[in-house]
Parts: sequence; structure tokens; C-alpha cells
Amino acid sequence: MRQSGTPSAAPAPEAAPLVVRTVEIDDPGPLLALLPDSGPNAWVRRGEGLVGWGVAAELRTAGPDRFAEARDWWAGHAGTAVVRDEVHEPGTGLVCFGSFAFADEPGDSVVVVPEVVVGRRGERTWLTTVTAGGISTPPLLEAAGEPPAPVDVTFADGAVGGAAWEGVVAEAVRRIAAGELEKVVLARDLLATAAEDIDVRWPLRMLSEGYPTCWTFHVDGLFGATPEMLVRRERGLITSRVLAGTIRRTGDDARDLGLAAALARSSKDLEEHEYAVRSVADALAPHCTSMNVPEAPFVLHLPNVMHLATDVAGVVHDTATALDLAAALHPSAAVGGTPTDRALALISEIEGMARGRYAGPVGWMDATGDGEWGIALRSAELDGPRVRLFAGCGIVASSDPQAELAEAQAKFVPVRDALTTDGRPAEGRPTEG
Ligand SMILES: C=C(O[C@H]1C=CC=C(C(=O)O)[C@@H]1O)C(=O)O
Repeated sequence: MRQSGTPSAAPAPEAAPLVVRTVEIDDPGPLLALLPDSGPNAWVRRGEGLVGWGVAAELRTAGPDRFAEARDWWAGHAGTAVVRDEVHEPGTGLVCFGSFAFADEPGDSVVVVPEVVVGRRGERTWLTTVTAGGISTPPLLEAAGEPPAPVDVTFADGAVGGAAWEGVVAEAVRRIAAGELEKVVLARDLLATAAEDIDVRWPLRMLSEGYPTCWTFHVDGLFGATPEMLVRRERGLITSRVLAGTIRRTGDDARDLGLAAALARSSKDLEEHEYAVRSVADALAPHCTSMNVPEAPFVLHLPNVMHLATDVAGVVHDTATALDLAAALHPSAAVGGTPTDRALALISEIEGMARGRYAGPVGWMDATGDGEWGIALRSAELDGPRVRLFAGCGIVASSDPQAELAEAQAKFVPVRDALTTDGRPAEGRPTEG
């Protein structure tokens, strides 16, 4: 179980500088297969990404200054680290993984620098070792044993049952109709309990196989496969994949094509999407010289649902790191609402649960400020044999509570399947297209 720590803005002055070495290595096989059972971190998509384990440095923080504290802490380490990097790619040299609370209160955030990181990008694979002073011996990289499957998992409603949650959605629709706000994203949780402690490497492997176009992640108990990239910063270029507007898939390809066309024309979903795109474009604009915001969304096909999606791109003109940009973007209207302050107030008034790190930024960053921060969606918090699964939906004036509940159920499917089946999309369910 995670402990709330005392926030510290920078490494203690007496702390030994981190000593970091990155070397290119022969392909050691699938990244997730390398993870040991203790303290694994992961950020992978289509076989590329980063995995890490061990703790060379760690920050635990909370509250409205969580991003600023993480930024200062990271700048402190980046400024003092002794780095020998023979690869020079985004994600080489000093790297941290992080996961941030959705809300200013309550919720804990964590940033960790692993002792060992293995990364892959295209044809290149590298190994980074980090010690707090001294020289480390490079680990022997080999596939760890098969993780055990979760045993006898059962599910129960979380803080708010389905029928009551429909009532919460209906209340949000009333508030929107009364002119209090335009959009709010409401979420609910499910509780899964297994007969034994769950090894997170099992659902991670299942999620990455079943949802290859999503970013499969794990940081300190929070895991999932998110389709939404809050922000990626890479050598001055930033990109963001905005999702909002959803339709469930049926398992029948021809029918799904018709549904995709209907989604692309649905005024309710286009409205919901437009708020999310606008919130991202407005937050990135002050940091960019040029931005590309496509006029119309495309339809992203996932095995369980289809989303309206827009890829926003820009060229950064200032020194904002990936984390600074994530902090500026969070919470976008894909997880908060419009206007943001009223939506956040309504969420804490009527949602009836604490989101923790669900829907907060999750990802990694290097010492140059390049990195990827996704939104922790299709995610769950693991604590021994217990898992809290989360799913939410954007609510606008024309939302129907029953349909929103069905949409939330569909968004639980990735983690639910990863805990209960062999992780591959169930019979008849489509794969990603
Ligand atoms: C809040 C979630 O999804 C967001 C991202 C994509 C589509 C969404 C929607 O259509 O409501 C949500 O805004 C979630 O998956 O928990």
C-alpha cells in the first residue's frame, strides 16, 4: 500500500547525485517480460516504450502544488546527475515514471526514478542503470517467469451502484440544462477482489496484447491501457491525442462501421468532443509557435468502444517540459468538463467517490524535458488482492443516463477482461482496427 509522504520540492542538498549510464543492448525480447515481480514500472505500446524497476529516487506528494513540486524535484536531480548516455534518444539517460492525482484534494502523486530502465524505440534498445552515488553492476537481462493469473476474481459495485449513478448523471444533465455549466465528466468505480494477491504483470501483459494501440502502464499500483495521450514532447514537437465522444462496439464489423459513421455525425458526441479539443488547444497555445488543430475528428476503433479522436500538434517555443505541459493541460475537458472550475466543483459535489490517480497524468519524462504523459483511463488501482476499476463519461445537455451507464460498463471491459479471462478480447469482440 502506498504511503503519503511529506512533499519535498527538491532532492535534499546532502543527497548524493544520481549516477546514470545508458548503453545500447541487443534486443532482450518483449519489454514487459523483463519485469520482476517487485516494483515494476511500465509504459509500453506496440512493443516500444520503457520498463523499469528498483528505486534510485522517489517523490511522493499531494495537493495543488503537486506538479510544481515534481518539476522542482526533477530539475534538482537532472541538474546534479552524472550522466553517461551512449544512445541519446528521448527516454535515455536519466528517466522518471510518474502518476499524478486527478484532484488537488484528496489524492497522492508519485514520481520514481528506477534503478534499472530498459527502453526500445524502433530498432534501438537500451539499458539505463541509476545509482544514488557509486557505480552499479549492469543487471543480467532475461525474461522473468510467467506471472500467475489472478485467482477467483469477483466484482462488486464501488462507491455508487449503477442505478444511483444514473441518478447522478441525471442531476448533472439538470445542472447543465439550468445553465450552470456546459459539460462534466462523471466517473464510477468497481471493486474486484481475488482469492490471492494479484501480480500486476498479468493484467499488463493482457492489456498490451489486447489493446496494442493503447499505452499500457503501471506506476506504483496504478495500471491500465489508455487510448488518450495528454501530451508528448519530443525534441521541440508536441502532440496530444484528444478523445471524447464514444460508442460501444457490437462485435459485428459491418454494424460497427455504421455505428462509426453515426458517431462521426452525432451532434451530442461532436459537442462533447469539441469542448475537449478546445480545452487542449487553449492550454497548449501559449507554449507553441504553430499549432495544427484538425477541423473534424476521426473515429478511433478499440476492441470495446470507438471514440471521436483529434490529434493536436504544435512546436514549443518556450522551455516548458512535458510535465509542465501536462500540468497546464490537466484536467482537460475529456476528464473534467467545461468550464473547468464549475465542472470540478460539480464532480466533487455529486460524483460520490475519490478518483485518486484515475484520470490524472501518467507517464515518463527524461532530463531534457521530453516525455509522454497519458491520461490514466481504462485504469485501476491495485492493492494486494483488491483492485478498484474506474470508468467515466462526458455528460452534456442531451446525455441519457442509461446510455452513459452502458458506456461506462464498456469502458470497464479492458481491465475486467485482463483480470478474468486470458486477456484476449472475448469471443466475438472485435480487435483493434
Ligand atoms: C473518462 C473516460 O473517458 C474519456 C475519454 C474518452 C471518451 C470519453 C467519453 O466519450 O465520455 C471520456 O471523455 C474514461 O474512459 O474513464
